[in-house]
Amino acid sequence: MSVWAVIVAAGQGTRLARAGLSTRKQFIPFEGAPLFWKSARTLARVSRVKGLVFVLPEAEFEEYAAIVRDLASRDDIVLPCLTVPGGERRQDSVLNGLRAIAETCDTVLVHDAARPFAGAQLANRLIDAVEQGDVAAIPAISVTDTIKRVTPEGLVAETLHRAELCAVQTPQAFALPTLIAAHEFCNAKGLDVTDDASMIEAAGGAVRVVPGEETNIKITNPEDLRMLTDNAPAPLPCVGWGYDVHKYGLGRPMKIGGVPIDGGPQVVAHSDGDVLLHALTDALLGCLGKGDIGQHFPDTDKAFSNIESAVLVNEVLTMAEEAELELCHVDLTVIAQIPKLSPYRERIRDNVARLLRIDAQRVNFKATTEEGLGFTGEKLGIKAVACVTALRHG
Ligand SMILES: Nc1ccn([C@@H]2O[C@H](COP(=O)(O)OP(=O)(O)OP(=O)(O)O)[C@@H](O)[C@H]2O)c(=O)n1
Ligand SMILES: C[C@](O)(CO)[C@H](O)COP(=O)(O)O
Repeated sequence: MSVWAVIVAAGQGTRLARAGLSTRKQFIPFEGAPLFWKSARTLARVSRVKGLVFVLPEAEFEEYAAIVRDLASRDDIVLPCLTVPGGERRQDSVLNGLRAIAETCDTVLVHDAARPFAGAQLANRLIDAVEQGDVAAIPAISVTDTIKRVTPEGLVAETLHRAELCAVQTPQAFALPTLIAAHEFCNAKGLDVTDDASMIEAAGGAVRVVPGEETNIKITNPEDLRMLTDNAPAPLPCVGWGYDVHKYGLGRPMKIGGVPIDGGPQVVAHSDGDVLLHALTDALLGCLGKGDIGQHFPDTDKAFSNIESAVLVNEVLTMAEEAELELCHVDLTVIAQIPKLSPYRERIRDNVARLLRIDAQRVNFKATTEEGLGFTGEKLGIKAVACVTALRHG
């Protein structure tokens, strides 16, 4: 069995356009990409899906095809991704997608780009049904309203028997040759349908129904847009840890957290030697997953000779902003036998908070000795550790 998925994204979104939305709904930004891409990410995770076809608006086809190529490479999607132009009606768009893979596979999932929340498990249930011999399988959920057939004059013609009714969704899975034949049959008869299973029904085939997902709504009307914000992913909590050491010796006047320490020993350094801001910079880079201070600001580069460490912190903060990292809390410790840092505690905390542009309540500063042990105990140098907690929104 070889399965591909066709994602139809060539609609006009007229119902939302009427309500004032200027972007077609399938291209609204969502989780850092156009909305249709959410379905691509989900279907690419289904191991039995071997390729994706995107059906895109004909008028701007080249532009959207380039976007698909770009997103696929950015997300490292290794599946083949084909792009084809859509047609006038949904069924025309689907058929264009099916024809593009007619020679490539035997089973297809047809999915609306306007249903971004369909899950990978649902796709698997549908593929299972076709694997077990059904020519068509669709997801459905029970209807909770009473459904009536109404005449053009606005009178009830009939109340339908609710226990027999269900609302159907996509993806819908099919034996590909059967679906193409059903499309051709319906087109020859001039039938307009709203889903692909209807084609199989019209051509006399059986359609298996599997449980759908309540959350798998189709973004259709303005109220549905709220689902996009309600379903925004929770930010990712992360922790970064940093550590730095400087030797005492002829070099730079001591600064801790950007605060000059009067009468403190000088430190040997390429930069200004602010051990605390270096540990902090490494902790920020840790949250970002972007290596360490030496990679970004090498001590062999003249540009960083005697550079103020606050500048380095600021550069990493810019990277943090780009990655939508929200700082939560910073815990800092300096380990040194000399100098005594308690008189500077508040100034250091306040200056670090200022540099990080966060409230001073979210910064904690501590200083300790190592009881005369080791290189700090022997007053040969100083070390600092920093722990940053943050939320990644990007
Ligand atoms: N000619 C068309 C019409 C629809 N679709 C796609 O089919 C799915 C379901 O259609 P619908 O929700 O009706 O989207 P639109 O047709 O864009 O919406 P509207 O009816 O409000 O214009 C959507 O992903 C839509 O992009 C398509 O590819 N080609
Ligand atoms: C295919 C579908 O999503 C199943 O519910 C639906 O029929 C699409 O209908 P639309 O008129 O294109 O919105």
